[in-house]
This record gives sequence, C-alpha cells and structure tokens, in this order.
Amino acid sequence: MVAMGELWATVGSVMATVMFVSAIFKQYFPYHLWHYVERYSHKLVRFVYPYIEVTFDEFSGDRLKHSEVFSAIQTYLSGKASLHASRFKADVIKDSRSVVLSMDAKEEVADEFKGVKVWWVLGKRTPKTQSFSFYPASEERRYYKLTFHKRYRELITEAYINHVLDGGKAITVQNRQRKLYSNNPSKNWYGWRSTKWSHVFFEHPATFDTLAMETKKKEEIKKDLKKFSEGKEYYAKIGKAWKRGYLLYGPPGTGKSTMIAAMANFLNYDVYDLELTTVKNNTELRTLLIDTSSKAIIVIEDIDCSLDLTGQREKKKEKDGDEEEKNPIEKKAKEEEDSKKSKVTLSGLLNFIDGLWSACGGERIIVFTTNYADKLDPALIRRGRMDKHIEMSYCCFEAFKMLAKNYLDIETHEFYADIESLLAETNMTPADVAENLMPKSDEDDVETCLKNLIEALKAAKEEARKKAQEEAR
Ligand SMILES: Nc1ncnc2c1ncn2[C@@H]1O[C@H](COP(=O)(O)OP(=O)(O)OP(=O)(O)O)[C@@H](O)[C@H]1O
Ligand SMILES: [Mg+2]
Repeated sequence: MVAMGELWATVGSVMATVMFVSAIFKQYFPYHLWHYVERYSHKLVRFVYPYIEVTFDEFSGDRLKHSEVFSAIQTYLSGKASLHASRFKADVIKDSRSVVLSMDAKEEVADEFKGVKVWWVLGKRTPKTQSFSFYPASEERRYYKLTFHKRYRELITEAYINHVLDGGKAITVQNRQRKLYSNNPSKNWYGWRSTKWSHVFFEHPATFDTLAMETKKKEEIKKDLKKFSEGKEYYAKIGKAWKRGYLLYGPPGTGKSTMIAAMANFLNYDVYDLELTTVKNNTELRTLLIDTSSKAIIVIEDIDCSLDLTGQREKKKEKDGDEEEKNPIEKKAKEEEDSKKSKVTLSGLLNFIDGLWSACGGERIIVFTTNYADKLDPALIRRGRMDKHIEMSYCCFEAFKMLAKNYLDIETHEFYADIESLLAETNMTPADVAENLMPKSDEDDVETCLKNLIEALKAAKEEARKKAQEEAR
C-alpha cells in the first residue's frame, strides 16, 4: 500500500517536472500553438496519472492563524499513524500523563473509507521569499496532501473529508484537558486591566458515582444534563439560547460544590468560577460572560452572600448617608471603600443570565449555589432563569450506602439497621458521614469506622434533643 503511494508520488513528481519544463518552453512558443500543447499535455497527465491530490495547509489565510482543518486532520491521522507509520513525532497531552503519536514529515499513511483507499503525506515547504522574520522556524509551512483516485472524487471530497474532520474534532474533545477558570480582580497592581480569566487544569475527581444522593434523583439530573448537551437542534427549534440554569441549595456540606465537579466531569465541560464581589460593575460582568467558551459551566457559589441582591442596597445607602454627613473625614474613607465594592446589580445579573448577550457561544450551564434558597430574590431564581432547582439534603440511608461502598468497599453490614434508624431520626450532612467513615489510622477496620459513625450519630441526636428542649423552655 505504501509502495503504491510512493510509486504514484514519483509519477506525480515526474509530471510536475514535465509541467515545469514546459512552462519554460512556453516563452519561446507562439501563443496559438502553445494553447494546443498545453491542452494535450494536461490530458496526457490526467490519463497517465489518474489520481487527484488535495493539500491542506497548516496556516490559513493570514499565516497567523492555525488552520482548524489541519489540526483536525493531524488528530485524526494520529490514530492511523500509530498503526502504519514507522517514524513518529510524540506530543504530550493531559498533564504529561499520555502521549499522542503523530506522523513525521514525509511519512505516508494509508486510510480506507467505504472500501476506497486514500493516502496521506505530511509535507513541508519553505517559501522562497527573502522577507525578514523574527520567527525563522515559523517560515517552514507544513501541509497534508491527500491522494485518491479520480473515480471517487465526490465520495472523498464530500463524505470522507467530513468524516476525517468530525473524527479529528471528536478525538480533540476527548483528549481535551479541561480548565477551571476564575475571574481576576478588575485591575492588577500596575493599575492596568489584567486578563479577565485565569485558569488552572480542572482535576476534581468527583463523579456521579462517588456522589452520595438518592439514585432516582441522581439519575434524573444525569438525564437532564445529557438531554441538554445533546439538545442543540431542540433549542434552535424552540428559539431558545442553548443554556440551562441550575440552583443547588442546601446546608453546608451536603455536596453542592461536589455536584458541580461531578457535572463538569460528566459533561466534559470547563468550569468558570465567578467571584461576583470582585466584579466592578455590570459592564465588566458582561465582558466576562462574552469571554467564556462554549461547553462550560459558569458557577456563582453562595449567591446569597455574593452581593446584596435583595433590593436592600439603596435603602442602606440612604441610611449610611445620614451618618456620613456628620463626619466628613470618615465620609471620604467610606467613599473610597465603597468605590472598591462591586456595583453589580440584580438587573445586571439577570441580564447576565438571560439577556441578549447570554446567547453568545452557546452550550453553557449556569449554576448558583446557596445555603438559603428562600433568601434570594424570586426574579433571580424563577423557572426559565434557574430551570432546575435541586435540593441537596442531609444524608439519607441510600446516600450512606453509597458512601460506605466508596469509602469502605462494603455493600452491607450487621450495623446497617442501626445506622438506618439513626439517620432517619438525625440530620447529618454527607460531609460529616464521610468524615466518620474515613479510617483515622492503619488499625481502623470497617467495624471501627461504622462504630465511629454510630457514636457520632447518637451524639448528634442527643444534641438535637437538648436544643429542642431548651427552645421549648
Ligand atoms: N453528597 C455527597 N457525596 C459525596 N461526598 C460528599 C457529599 N456531600 C459532601 N461530600 C463530601 O464533603 C465535602 C464537602 O462537600 P461540598 O464542598 O460539596 O459541600 P457544599 O454543599 O458545597 O458546602 P458549602 O455550602 O459549605 O459550600 C466534600 O469534599 C465531599 O468529599
Ligand atoms: Mg460549596
């Protein structure tokens, strides 16, 4: 197969030389005669060399932009190259833990599509311009050359090339190292605007398998997320921006942040952790939104604490104003402090969630978390903005069984009946249950851990009883 490709490549080069030589002769031929020579020489080339060649350059148009098509082909061929080629170039991905092999220059890789054979070669050319460049290495331009029989022109130029591009993009998404972004304060200490988001690699290990909650609820959320991520056409059909809002509410330690990590891992999305208090105003909030990518979860944690979004801001200001008039020095200091505070308003935030700009980019999930859902302005969490409200509750027996399976590798135990009845009578968060299930030393076995949990549950029950008694008095 390789030899075949090489043979035709040689024939191709001979033909190219013939064309080149004839181009030189062109100057010495009368025009009307040359016209015939050219026509017949092309016919001859097509007859002898029945193959079509298509090249895909590494840089598109302005040379500064990497061609997405070239990258997709490169990724697609990396799998094929590992099977056929003998010289590779290795690239490290996924935080140095895996290596992708791609074909080296001049190496040929054959592929087959619907029974039709095609050949790919990675080539390099150096432009013969004398222009000065700061980046000498970038002068070298790489390209992929695809060769196939002209009989299959339609199949290859349409179906096969689409197949390669889709395949390449799918592999890129799979290998993508996801990122966790956080918004930077609006100015850095030089006084000029710094970049809007900074990121680290997202490596939270939480998944829906490790998340303890009732199976029915968990499956419902997974189904909802899957439907959303596959709903591009549906959202377009109903004329809605492709985004979905989730409100996660519940006491501290019930797994709200863990759930966000599980969602991101489930969907393979990036996470943008938005700290609202450092956003200066509504305009900056919008700029941040525009700068988020698609396939992302935008998170605003503890929304009730982030800003005064309950409409109380104006009243407070008026009250403060009375005091400040009496004390001009303090007034200046207060003004300075106020200027540093976020001026994001409720309407700015609502606009962020479902204003016209919110549709830019698409495929985005917005998650709010709060410990007190009833403290929030109803406008902020009405359906349509926050489409799904999920209560993260205290640990139930079903959630406990999941934690025990994950932490202790057990499905059942003679203590389970006691634990079930204690959990039904006591409120304990999954975070506390998990903490008790963790062995504290090498000597701690399953039984010790479960006993620790039972003791903690009994203590919590006793405490709750005393508290209720005191309140009744
Ligand atoms: N439902 C759960 N399933 C598995 N682990 C959990 C769960 N809830 C809590 N945990 C464990 O408890 C720790 C704290 O949970 P997490 O940070 O998700 O709580 P939270 O609801 O976000 O709390 P807060 O309101 O204080 O932000 C996590 O590291 C996780 O290990
Ligand atoms: Mg949290």
